[in-house]
Amino acid sequence: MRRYLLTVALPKGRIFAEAYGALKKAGLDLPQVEDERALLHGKEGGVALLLLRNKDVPVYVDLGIAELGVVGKDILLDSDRDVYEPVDLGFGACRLSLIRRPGDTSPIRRIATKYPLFTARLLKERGWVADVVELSGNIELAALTGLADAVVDVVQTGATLRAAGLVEVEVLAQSTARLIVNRQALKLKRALLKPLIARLRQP
Ligand SMILES: Nc1ncnc2c1ncn2[C@@H]1O[C@H](COP(=O)(O)OP(=O)(O)OP(=O)(O)O)[C@@H](O)[C@H]1O
Ligand SMILES: O=P(O)(O)OC[C@H]1O[C@H](OP(=O)(O)OP(=O)(O)O)[C@H](O)[C@@H]1O
Repeated sequence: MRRYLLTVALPKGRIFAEAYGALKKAGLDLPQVEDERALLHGKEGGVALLLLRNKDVPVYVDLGIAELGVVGKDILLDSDRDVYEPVDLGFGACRLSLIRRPGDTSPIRRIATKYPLFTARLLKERGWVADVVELSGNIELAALTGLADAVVDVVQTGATLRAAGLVEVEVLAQSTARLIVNRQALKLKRALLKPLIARLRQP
C-alpha cells in the first residue's frame, strides 16, 4: 500500500469539475486527472485522488480511506455514515422533491426513489404507511407508468418533470455540495485540514 500525505474522495460526474476546482483554488495540490477511467491518482507522499460514485464518497471518508471528500447534501441525507460536514461549497444546487401525476391525491401506498433511507425517514416522520421501492435511475418513469403513486427525486431546473408531465408536489430538502472530513483525521491531520477548511469557507 502506498502512503499519501492526504487522500481526497471526489465523485465522478456532474460535480467533479467544480469540486476539483474549489479544492485547487483553496491551495490543495491535487494530482492531474489525465484519464478519468483511472480510479486512483497521485504520487506517493503527495495528495491522492480517488474517483468514486457519489454514494461511495461518505463510505470512504467515514472509514478513513480518504481524509476528505466532496459530495451532495442529497447523498448525505440518504447516508447512515458519520462524517464531519464543515463547509457548504454552494455549487451543485438542487432539491429533493415529492413528485406525482397531476391531480393525483390518492393515498401514497408505493413510493419509488434513488434515496431509500431519506424516503423511509420521511414516511416515518409523517406517519405515512407506504412501501419504498428503490430504483437506480429515470425515477420519473415510476410515476408515469404507475409503478409507484409518487416518487422522491432530484429536481434542478424542472425540465425533466415538465417533459414527463409530472408535478412537484413538495420540496422536501435543498441540496448543495458539501466538504466532508473524517472525524479522526480532523484531529490527526489538523495542521493540514484546518487551514484548508478555513480557506474553503471563504466566499
Ligand atoms: N439535475 C441534477 N440531477 C442529479 N443530481 C444533481 C442535479 N443537479 C445537481 N445535482 C447534484 O449533483 C450530484 C451528482 O450528480 P450526478 O448526476 O453526477 O450523479 P448520479 O449520476 O446521480 O450518481 P452516480 O454516482 O450513481 O452515477 C447529486 O448528488 C446532486 O447533489
Ligand atoms: O430538474 P432537472 O434539471 O431536469 O434535473 C433533474 C433530473 O436530473 C437527474 O437525472 P440524471 O440526469 O442524473 O439521470 P438519472 O435519472 O439516471 O439519475 C434527476 O434524477 C432528474 O431526473
